[in-house]
Amino acid sequence: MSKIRVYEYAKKHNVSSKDVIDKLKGLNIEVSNHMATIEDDTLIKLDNLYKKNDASGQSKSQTSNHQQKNAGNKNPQNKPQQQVKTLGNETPKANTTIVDEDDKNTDPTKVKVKTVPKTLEGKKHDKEYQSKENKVFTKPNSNNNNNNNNNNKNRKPGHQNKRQQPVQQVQAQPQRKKEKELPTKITFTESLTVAELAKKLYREPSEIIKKLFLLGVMATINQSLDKDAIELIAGEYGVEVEEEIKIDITDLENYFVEEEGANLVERPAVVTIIGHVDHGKTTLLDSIRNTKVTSGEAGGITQHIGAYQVVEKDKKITFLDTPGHAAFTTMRARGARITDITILVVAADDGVKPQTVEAISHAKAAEVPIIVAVNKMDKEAANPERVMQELTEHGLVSEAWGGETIFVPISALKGEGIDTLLEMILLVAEVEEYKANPKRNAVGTVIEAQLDKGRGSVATLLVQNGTLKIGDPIVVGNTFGRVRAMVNDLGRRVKEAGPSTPVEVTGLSDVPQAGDRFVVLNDEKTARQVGESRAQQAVLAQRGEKSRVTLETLFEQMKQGELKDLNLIVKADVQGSAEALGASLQKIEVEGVKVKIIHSAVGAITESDISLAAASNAIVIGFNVRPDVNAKRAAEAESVDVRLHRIIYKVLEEIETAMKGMLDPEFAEKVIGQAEVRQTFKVSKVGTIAGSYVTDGKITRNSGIRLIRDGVVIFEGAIDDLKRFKDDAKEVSQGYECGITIKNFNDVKEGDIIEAYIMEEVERK
Ligand SMILES: Nc1nc2c(ncn2[C@@H]2O[C@H](COP(=O)(O)OP(=O)(O)OP(=O)(O)O)[C@@H](O)[C@H]2O)c(=O)[nH]1
Repeated sequence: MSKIRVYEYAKKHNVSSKDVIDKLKGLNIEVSNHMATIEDDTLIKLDNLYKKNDASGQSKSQTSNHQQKNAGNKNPQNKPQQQVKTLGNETPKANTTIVDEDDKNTDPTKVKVKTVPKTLEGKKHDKEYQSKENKVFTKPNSNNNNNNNNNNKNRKPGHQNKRQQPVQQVQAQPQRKKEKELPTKITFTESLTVAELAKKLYREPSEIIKKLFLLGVMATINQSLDKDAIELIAGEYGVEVEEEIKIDITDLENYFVEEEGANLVERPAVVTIIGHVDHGKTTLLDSIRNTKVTSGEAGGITQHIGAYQVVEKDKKITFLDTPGHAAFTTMRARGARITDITILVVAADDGVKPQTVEAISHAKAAEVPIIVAVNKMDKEAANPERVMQELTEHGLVSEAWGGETIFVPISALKGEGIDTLLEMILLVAEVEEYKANPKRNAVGTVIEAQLDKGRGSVATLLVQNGTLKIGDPIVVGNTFGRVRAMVNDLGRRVKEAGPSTPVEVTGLSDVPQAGDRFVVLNDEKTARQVGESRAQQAVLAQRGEKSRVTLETLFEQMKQGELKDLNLIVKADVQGSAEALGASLQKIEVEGVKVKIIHSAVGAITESDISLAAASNAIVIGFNVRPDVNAKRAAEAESVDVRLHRIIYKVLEEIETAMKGMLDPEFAEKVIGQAEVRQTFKVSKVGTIAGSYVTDGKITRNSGIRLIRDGVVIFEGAIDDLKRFKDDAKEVSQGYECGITIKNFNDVKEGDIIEAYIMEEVERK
């Protein structure tokens, strides 16, 4: 009667389904896929094949198992049918029948056929169902053994203990026929609910719940399953699982992926100059630029765009023209890693100063290699030895002294030592092998940006990977646009900018901030979408930072001197009440705070009232009017406090009380119901489930509970899980049964009383 399927067989023998299919082919038996069933005579042939292959003898025991199964199925006493009968309140339907066989039940007498009613209504049925479930769970091993002993003398002893093994399914042909074939593969992102997984597997959710239950996991239809659980269940069906990682397209970080491969080519090093005030950072930057840029690129008019490139020995080096480690650190704080090498300038006549030390710490934190430029060597007081000595204390030991830090003596003013410094930069670059892929869409960082009267938003971008082209749809920080024009550091218009190149671009819809990331996207529509959504997120985040005034926080803010005016928006049903209310509110006198009505009008509370309130940190008072749907939603999103009243003096009282700081809500306990524990079930991972009967009132999911035994409160806490059969229940009323698990408490006993209560806010007198 029951046939084993290819994948089940494969699983039993710990081989792949493909292997089994191949073997079957070898026996001249064509099967379509892993779901195909294996005929009895074929099974014996297969068993023989695997017996030969399997020296461990495991296959042997499997063989005998199959044989038992077949024998059992011929047995007129066979249990499955009996059990269908005992559960037979309903006629078994194909889609409501679960046929289970755990590993023990390679013995046919252990095969369970159970009908799970679609709607679990009716108390009588309930009990039966619950107790059956319980039986499955606590089915003792010994029982199992007895049956085994009857049928199976050569069964391996270790076999019975394979309880942890996934439960196998035996297919009861008549019931299974209607089921859709299993998919070969399912995909998911993050997680799936039981219902979603069931749908993907073309199976009933109850079947999935059942499987989880047998694996020791209590789940409801809407419960989310994590990757492990999904894989476990899919594995049960022999279905492959693939997790799809969802990428948030608005997170620009996701575009900054490091790549490997043939497209990577060498790119110029990006260098930042740091050091103490007046040690010569600007002079050095100018010196490098003047000696290298103008000489190399005749005719170019240097443009200060925040960064520039020089050529040394046919290789480019990019310098960030923003001296001072503050800029460097700001960028880093904004998550931008743009510097490859840092030049620490130390004046030879002045030595290590506080800002030198600070600069070292920043460079080290950024894990950027440091080259020390010992400047002002032309000065008489220059003492490079001292600089070297002092830097040793900060972990920068010169190569001359056996360390690893490159020291270059220079005079930025006289342009001496600049070539050596540049050579050293190239040397470090060579060792570090900075690479990028010029063939991809450009990504990078904003070096600086401003609003230009004639050109609009102007931003200097450092391309860090890819090539930026005119016309590229681009998202920059929280703004977006299309690259209209690009100008390089020599003031020349360019059409393209490759890796490590700084360019000034126009065409953005707004001015980004230094340190913002930019990414080029494939089309303008997406760029707009990402840009706008980022702008919106930024606005929300910014608003979130400023906490809103609510009546509860009012006093706190007043105490901290944060609030001088209490801004109110008054909406009322008629002009008269709006005016009267406004006038009365303004008369409230509380020290240190003044009521200010910023808007007063007739009509329902609208979305624009809420945005006004949000922008001016106001509380909205509705007098005989209510917020419309959009306003409600907006108020929630913006956390705007909306107070609705029908009596003027109540409004005044509330505002005054709040202003006086007495608006702590008062709560009182209210008992809402009682349940009697009639049966307890211990479930691993879940704890003890108290099978209870609600004797009075109701038990709600979020109520507090007291466990009373012989009139004594044993435990006080909260409900962890409230279930009506297998489903989560919000509340269960008098006269109904339910399963209750208590948070952090498992010592529930039959006869215990569970008292449920809620905390109710009470009106102040
Ligand atoms: N003699 C001599 N003076 C130099 C040298 N380098 C810079 N100076 C002078 O030192 C002073 C400060 O130089 P800057 O380049 O402005 O120093 P900085 O580190 O950029 O200073 P801040 O921008 O204030 O942080 C200026 O008067 C320079 O002319 C040098 O190599 N030799």
